Amino acid sequence: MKAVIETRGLSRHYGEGDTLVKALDSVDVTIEAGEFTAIVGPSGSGKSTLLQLMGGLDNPSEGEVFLAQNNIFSMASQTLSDFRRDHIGFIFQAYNLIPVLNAAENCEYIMLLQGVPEAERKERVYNILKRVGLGGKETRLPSELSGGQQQRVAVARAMASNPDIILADEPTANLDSKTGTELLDMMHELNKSEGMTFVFSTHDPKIMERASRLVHIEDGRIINDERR
Ligand SMILES: Nc1ncnc2c1ncn2[C@@H]1O[C@H](COP(=O)(O)OP(=O)(O)OP(=O)(O)O)[C@@H](O)[C@H]1O
Repeated sequence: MKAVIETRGLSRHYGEGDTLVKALDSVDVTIEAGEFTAIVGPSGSGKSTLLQLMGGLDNPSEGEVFLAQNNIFSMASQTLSDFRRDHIGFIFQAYNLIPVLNAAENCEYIMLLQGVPEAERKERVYNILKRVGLGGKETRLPSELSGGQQQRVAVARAMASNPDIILADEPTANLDSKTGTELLDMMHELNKSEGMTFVFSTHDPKIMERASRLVHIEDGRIINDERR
C-alpha cells in the first residue's frame, strides 16, 4: 500500500509550565491510499489538531509530516501553500465556501490557481458537480443552497484539484441526520469507485460505521488503531 500521509513524533503543545497543554503528543500514524479513516475520541482529545497538522494548516511543536513522501514543514511557506493546494482537499464543518461565487465558480477557483486551461476547468466542474448530485445547480450562490447542498459543493471543491487525499473536519456536524447520511454515502461511494482517500475527524457514529479504519485518540495520543 502507498503511504499518502505519514506523521513522525508529531506533537503540538500550547502554553508552558503549569498551563502546558499537550494537544498532540508524539503521534506516529500513516494514512495509506484508498483508506476511509475516522479519527475519533472525546472532545478536546486532539482530533482537529491532528487533521490541521496533517494538512499543513498549523505548525507542530515537534515532529514531521510527510505528504506524498515530502517533508511539508521543511518547505518555505509559499511552496507549502502551493503543495497543499495541489495535494490536499479540505472539507470543514462550516462549509467555508466563498459567498460571492456560485457553486461552479467555488469549484473552479482552485483549478484557476493551478493554471488548468479554461475548457478543461469548465468540463471538470460540470462533471464533478454532477457527480455530487448538483447537476443543474451550477449557477446557484451558496446562500441559495441548503446546508447539505453547500457541503456537497465543498466536497466537489475538495475534489476539483484532483488531490491525493481529502481531510474532512466534522463534515456532518452541521447537517441533520438524513442529509448527513446522504453526504456520507456520497463520499463513501467516491472512496469505493475512485479510490479517493479520506480522513475524517468526527463524533458521528455514521462515519465510524462506514470507516475502513478507526484511529482512537485520547489526551493527544493514539490509544487504538483498528483496520476492518
Ligand atoms: N489555540 C489553542 N490554544 C490553546 N489550547 C488549544 C488551542 N487549540 C486547541 N487547544 C487545546 O488542544 C486540545 C485539543 O484540541 P482539538 O481541537 O484538537 O480537540 P478535538 O478532539 O478536535 O475536540 P472536539 O471534538 O471538541 O472538536 C484541547 O485541550 C484544546 O483545548
